[in-house]
Amino acid sequence: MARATDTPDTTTDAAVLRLRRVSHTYTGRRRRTTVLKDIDYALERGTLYAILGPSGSGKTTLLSLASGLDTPTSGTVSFDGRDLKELGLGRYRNKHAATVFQQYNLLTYMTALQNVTCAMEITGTRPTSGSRRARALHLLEQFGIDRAMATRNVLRLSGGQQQRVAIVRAIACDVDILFADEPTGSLDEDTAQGIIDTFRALAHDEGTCVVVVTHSQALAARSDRTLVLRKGRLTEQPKTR
Ligand SMILES: Nc1ncnc2c1ncn2[C@@H]1O[C@H](COP(=O)(O)OP(=O)(O)OP(=O)(O)O)[C@@H](O)[C@H]1O
Repeated sequence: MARATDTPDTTTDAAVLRLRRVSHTYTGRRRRTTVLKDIDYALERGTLYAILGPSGSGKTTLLSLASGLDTPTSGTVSFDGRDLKELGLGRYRNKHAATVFQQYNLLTYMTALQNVTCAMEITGTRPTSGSRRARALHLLEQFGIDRAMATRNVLRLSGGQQQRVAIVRAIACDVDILFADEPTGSLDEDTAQGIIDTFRALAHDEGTCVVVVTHSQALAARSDRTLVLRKGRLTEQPKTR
């Protein structure tokens, strides 16, 4: 079973991503800030994780290391038993992981539809039936982005609509792990619940490992496992239900 403790971790077959003794320090001109300290954790397939923690506790930093955007100052991150550095960060990001960024990071010279189909092409995602375009339009529609909005430049959509496009872009891709940094921040309660339902279905029906950074207790309550980052350490919060 995956654990978040200071003791050595144990390998499990279900582990898709493993962090071993991961520490991370930002070095500025005047001082060094150690944000993560000796984190050992194994993330499993088919599981929805919520990561909670006070502002500035290092949640986004942890996500950037786990999603292959950055490498830890010390320790290793491995996907299916292979160190990301050996696998190649670009290859890992393109083929195995999708990320919903806090600032959306949509390609601003494209339409919503192009953002989604472009990500599907990069990850080599082929729908079981129909074209990528048809699949993308269908998913966008499910998240309230109709054809007129889907074919409009993304900068001409509202913040909440852009956030939904960013979510669709990630869920449209056939990947092993989906990371999402505050994915429901700009959304109303009903839409946020719909996103959580989608994440749960991805984990439970498709076997994806879904990792969501959030300040939302409602989202955390519906996750399978809740992790808390505080003072550089990651601990698992027992489920009360
Ligand atoms: N590139 C950087 N250089 C220096 N310090 C950084 C850098 N990125 C983040 N930090 C610092 O690292 C700490 C953790 O930041 P991080 O963004 O990971 O926290 P967070 O838990 O995601 O915060 P929030 O909930 O507010 O989004 C903060 O003190 C932040 O100022």
